[in-house]
Amino acid sequence: HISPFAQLARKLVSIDGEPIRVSFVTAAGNLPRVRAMLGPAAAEAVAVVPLHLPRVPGLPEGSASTAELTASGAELLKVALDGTREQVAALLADLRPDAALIDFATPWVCDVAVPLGVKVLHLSVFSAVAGAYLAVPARRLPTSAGDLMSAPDGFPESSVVATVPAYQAADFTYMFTSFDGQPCVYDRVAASIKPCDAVVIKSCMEMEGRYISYLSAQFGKPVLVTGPVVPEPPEGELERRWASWLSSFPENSVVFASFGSETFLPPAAATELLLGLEATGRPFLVVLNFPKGADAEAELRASIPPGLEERVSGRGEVCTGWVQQQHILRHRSVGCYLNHAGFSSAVEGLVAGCRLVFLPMKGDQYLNAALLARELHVGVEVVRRDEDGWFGRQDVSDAVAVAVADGGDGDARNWRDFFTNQDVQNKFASDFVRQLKELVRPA
Ligand SMILES: C[C@@H]1O[C@H](OP(=O)(O)OP(=O)(O)OC[C@H]2O[C@@H](n3ccc(=O)[nH]c3=O)[C@H](O)[C@@H]2O)[C@H](O)[C@H](O)[C@H]1O
Repeated sequence: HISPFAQLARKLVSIDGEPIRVSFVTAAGNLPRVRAMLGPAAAEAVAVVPLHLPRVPGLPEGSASTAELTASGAELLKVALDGTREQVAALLADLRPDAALIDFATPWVCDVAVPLGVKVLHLSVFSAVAGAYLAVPARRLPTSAGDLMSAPDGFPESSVVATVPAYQAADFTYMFTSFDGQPCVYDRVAASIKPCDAVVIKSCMEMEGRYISYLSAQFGKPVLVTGPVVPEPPEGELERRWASWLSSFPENSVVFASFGSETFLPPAAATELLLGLEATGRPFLVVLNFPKGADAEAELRASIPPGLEERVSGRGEVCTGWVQQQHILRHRSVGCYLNHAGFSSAVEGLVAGCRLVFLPMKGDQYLNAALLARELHVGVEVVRRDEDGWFGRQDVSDAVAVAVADGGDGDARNWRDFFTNQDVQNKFASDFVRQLKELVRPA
């Protein structure tokens, strides 16, 4: 969640006109990561303020982000954040900002900000369609997997996600599950939005207009849009290993597959993916990652089907760890990007000119994939079995074949032009700032 906040901070400090002062408040251990995401120019302009998390039994000392924690550790991190309330109150009293933009895990910021006259906005890190399906008041509790198969009351008619298959609904139950008596994610989101003055979404009416309007009606408050986050061209160069490997293939021939920062394929799914890519006959580069604490190299070996490496030697590579995703996507040999439908990854692939194939693995990714493939027509979903989400190698190779076929880019070209149009992006930024100013200092 750091990345969308850092992207918005960058946008706010780089806008022409009356300067906006931004303080980025986060757990102390995140400071290097936040500064890196802000980039050199914005890191100068934005004050990055550390919060000192209290000790919570079971939470490793120095923990700051879910990226380095197990699933239960991530729950404890929320408890630790709750313990920073006094620090946040003191900070707000000192800084007296016009507005505080908050994430879902700290709904109590409203309690301390409102008495100080500080407007509070909930910045959603999710797409509007995901928020609309899962997080609105009409999604009445208690919620079972069966309830979650259909959209909440009043949901935009004829939406492609009016219903979802059972395996997706089963995954959504996480949002409604309380761990150790702590509020569940839905409760925290609802508690965070309810007292806020507005919701902020990093999307736009052109892409998600009806979901944005539904969110606004459901919460009874304005939804401000920042515009979709479009990546800036990456700095530096692609490392030699991948640059020279990719350069050995014809233009647009390679399929690149990766699944963002926190999405892991179970071994059986990884096996089908790899066999499916083998069956495409194309060169491919796959990045597989594994949960914290796992022996990544051992897990990687276990995911690769016997004999595959010999059969695809020279044209198929499987690796683990962090890669220069944007550089790879922009390499002339890479023509197809199979991904988890994380919004940033999908937009990066689209802007780089890749055909997109979606293999979402959890939560919002399912809804993003449906929106991108079936409403915006910018990619193809891998066909899955409704009950358990199983997919086979043939489903993977079929999806790639459809995506790379002549005419398989659907409306991608139009959306790419829209995303990369600087005038459009500038207007999103200036409209957002204008609305923010109107909210904090009404005429
Ligand atoms: C709200 C959360 O967003 C998440 O996004 P996640 O980080 O997985 O993926 P992206 O939005 O694609 O973002 C990932 C970002 O990391 C970059 N990157 C990633 C891996 C790598 O090896 N190298 C890179 O440069 C990539 O270029 C992109 O900018 C998920 O949807 C999740 O379900 C949702 O809760």
